[in-house]
Amino acid sequence: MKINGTPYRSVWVNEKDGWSVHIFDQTRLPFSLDILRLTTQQDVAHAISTMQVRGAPLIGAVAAYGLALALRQDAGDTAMEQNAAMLAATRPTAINLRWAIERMLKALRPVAPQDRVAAAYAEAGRICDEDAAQNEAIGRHGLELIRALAKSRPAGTQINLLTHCNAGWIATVDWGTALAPIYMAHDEGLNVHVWVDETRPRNQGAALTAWELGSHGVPHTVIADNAGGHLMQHGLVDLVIVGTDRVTRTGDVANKIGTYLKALAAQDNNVPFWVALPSTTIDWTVANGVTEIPIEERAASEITHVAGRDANGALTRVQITPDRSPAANPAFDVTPARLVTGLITERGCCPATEAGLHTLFPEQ
Ligand SMILES: CSC[C@H]1O[C@H](OP(=O)(O)O)[C@H](O)[C@@H]1O
Repeated sequence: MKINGTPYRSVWVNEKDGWSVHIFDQTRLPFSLDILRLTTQQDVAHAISTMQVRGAPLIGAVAAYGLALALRQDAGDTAMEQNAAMLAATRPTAINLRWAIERMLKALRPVAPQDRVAAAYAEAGRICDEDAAQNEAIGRHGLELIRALAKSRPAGTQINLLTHCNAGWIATVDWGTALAPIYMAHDEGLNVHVWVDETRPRNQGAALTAWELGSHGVPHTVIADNAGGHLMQHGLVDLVIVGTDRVTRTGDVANKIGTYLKALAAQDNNVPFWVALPSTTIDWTVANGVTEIPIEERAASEITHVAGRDANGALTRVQITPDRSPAANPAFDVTPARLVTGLITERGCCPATEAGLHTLFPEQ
């Protein structure tokens, strides 16, 4: 997507040296657009675990380059397996991370060590190109849902969407998943407006989704996470579209904490609740998301403190809880398939069911 007219992806190989990897430091957005240069697998692991880079498809793509960086140091079998395991362990919930590492290993194990670095950069590049193309396709399929809503209303009526967390282009290699249909609807002139859940505790919605939509000129309003149900009760939400970090073969959806509550409110108010995902986010080995998907527990400090810009323009963190109050920080929850209207994938839309997924992915 474009930033001030310049096209960017969320990860790219440094064009000057041909091997280091560039990402945006998402912990400094929306107030500062900082490009980080990653030169080792440790840099990549740190960027993923501290969420300088985040978003299910993107952490997979960046981890793929992390393995390429590791191979520059040691392309032997033992080191490759150890570094792959280290990168895969940086975050537990998004299946894309494990998928990308397993895909890289499958491609690299048959390759002679002396040829592995070049092969790794090529495979990581393919992962990135495929993600961008899949997300653009998700955009086209999700656009049909928004077009259908627009046709069901008087011409020009505002279509109000709600999204949770950030599943935009900065959470993927390009285009995004939940936001891709919204960008396309806006670009073709549909009157869309987005309610943006702030998404405590790290505020990916307030900081990243609002930044993305504002940069693209998409009308939006940031709201407290707890406001969505009220807006739905008053008919102010026509459609919910969220991203996901892992979907089971039965359609259960792991996503940022708070998604489940939004899905409950949507069902109670008959608001369509759609989940956008590339097939790299489907975990075909898991049936019951609530009992089988590992939920990342992050630091209590993400609850007790909040990041932002102070009156002097400096980025800072302030404490918002008493010194001695404990905090718990599950970073994801699982929305059962029964609460999901449907899934938007690169191959089209389907019900959130095993049969629905198999109509689109019969090879699985
Ligand atoms: C397009 S996947 C985005 C997905 O990933 C986010 O998690 P995090 O910010 O912790 O990486 C969130 O669950 C989004 O829906």
